[in-house]
Amino acid sequence: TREPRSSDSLYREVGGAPGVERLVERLLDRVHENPRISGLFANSDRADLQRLIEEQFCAEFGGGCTYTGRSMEESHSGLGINHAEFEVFVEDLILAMEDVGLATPTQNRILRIFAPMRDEVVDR
Ligand code: HEM
Repeated sequence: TREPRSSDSLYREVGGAPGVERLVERLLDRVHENPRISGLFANSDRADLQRLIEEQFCAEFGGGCTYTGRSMEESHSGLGINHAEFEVFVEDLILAMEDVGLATPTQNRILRIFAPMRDEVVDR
């Protein structure tokens, strides 16, 4: 668990709560439609995932939310996600950030937050 960010500038760049909601919606649309990783989501509840990822993004972007989900290691360890699948997920995140019109510097700030979580998410 990480300290909440002290500045809310990234949260504002993303458009606050409605911006985070749209971003997560596009991300989940894209991963569910992507045959390279959609199978991994077959047994997950989309509404739960939307709520938990929104909460995590809000917390990470400095929006002041508290993430109440499981750790990245705990929630992904049973899934057997490999490096290639992680990269595909990141590509879908980038496409989702494009979809909602985030500027490149904002996208890069977000990627720098999530890239270090790779080792917690990847199993093999
Ligand atoms: C840094 C990258 C990632 C972040 C920030 C992230 C975030 C999250 C969060 C917040 C949850 C909910 C945790 C909980 O259930 O308590 C979750 C669950 C899940 N994630 Fe990720 N995730 C990442 C990478 C991936 C990748 C690469 C995949 C597959 C390609 C993936 C597939 C899933 C699935 C299927 C679940 C649901 C597990 C379940 O229902 O038990 N995630 N993720």
